[in-house]
Amino acid sequence: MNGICPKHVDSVITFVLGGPGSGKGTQCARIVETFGFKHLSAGDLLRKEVVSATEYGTMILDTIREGKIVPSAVTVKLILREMESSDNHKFLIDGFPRSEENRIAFERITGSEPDFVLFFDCPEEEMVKRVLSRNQGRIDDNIDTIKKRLKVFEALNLPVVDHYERRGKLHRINAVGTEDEIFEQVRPVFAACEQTAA
Ligand SMILES: Nc1ncnc2c1ncn2[C@@H]1O[C@H](COP(=O)(O)OP(=O)(O)O)[C@@H](O)[C@H]1O
Ligand SMILES: Nc1ccn([C@@H]2O[C@H](COP(=O)(O)OP(=O)(O)O)[C@@H](O)[C@H]2O)c(=O)n1
Ligand SMILES: [Mg+2]
Repeated sequence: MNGICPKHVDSVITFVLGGPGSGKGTQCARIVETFGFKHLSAGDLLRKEVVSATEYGTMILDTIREGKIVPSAVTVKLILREMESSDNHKFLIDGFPRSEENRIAFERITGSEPDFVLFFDCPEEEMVKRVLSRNQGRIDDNIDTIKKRLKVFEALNLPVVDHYERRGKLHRINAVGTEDEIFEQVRPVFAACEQTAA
C-alpha cells in the first residue's frame, strides 16, 4: 500500500472501483461513518435521473437495463454538480470511472485526478451470488443483465484499474470475506491519509 495522500489538504478525491456486487456501496458506507467522506454513487445519481424523469431519464434507464455505460458527459455532470454543492471536500466516487472514456472525461472536465483509487477484487461467482440476493428491486439485478455487466466490467472497467495501478495510485482490496474483514484492509488506506492531511 503506497498510501498516496491528498496533494491539496482541503480536498480528497477517491475513486471506488470493482465489479457489480463486489461490495463498493457497503464499504463506502463504512468509510463514510469512520472517516467522514461524502459518498457519491454514480449509479445512484443515474437512477435518481430516471426516477425524476429528466431529459436523460429514458436513455439512462435503457442503458442500465442493458448493463452498458451511460455517456460520460452525463455522468460527469451529475458528479460535478454534487461535488460543487457539497461543503464536504472529501469525496468517495463510487462506481466511477467505469471506462477509459469516463476517466478521460472526468480529467478533462474537472482538471482533477484522484488522490488514490480503491479496487474491490472479487471472483465473478461471488459477485453474481451477491447481486442476485441484493433485493433492492433494481432492474439490472437479474441473471441476464448481470452477465452483460460482467462483460462490460472485463472489457471497459479493468483497463481503468490497470491505468491507476501503473500510476501507483491503486489499492487492490481482496473483496472476499466478511464486511469487517474487508474493511480492515480499507481502514489503513484512509488512516494514512488522515495522518498526512492533519
Ligand atoms: N463481504 C460481503 N459478503 C457478503 N455479502 C456482501 C458483502 N459485502 C456486501 N455484500 C452484499 O452484497 C450485495 C452487493 O453489495 P454492494 O455494496 O451493493 O456492492 P456494489 O456496490 O459493488 O454492487 C449487497 O446485498 C450487500 O449487502
Ligand atoms: N460510471 C457509471 C456508473 C454506473 N453506470 C450505470 O449504472 C449501472 C449501475 O451502477 P452501480 O454502480 O449502481 O452498480 P453496482 O456496481 O453497485 O451493482 C451500471 O451497470 C451502468 O449501467 C454507468 O453507466 N456509468
Ligand atoms: Mg453499488
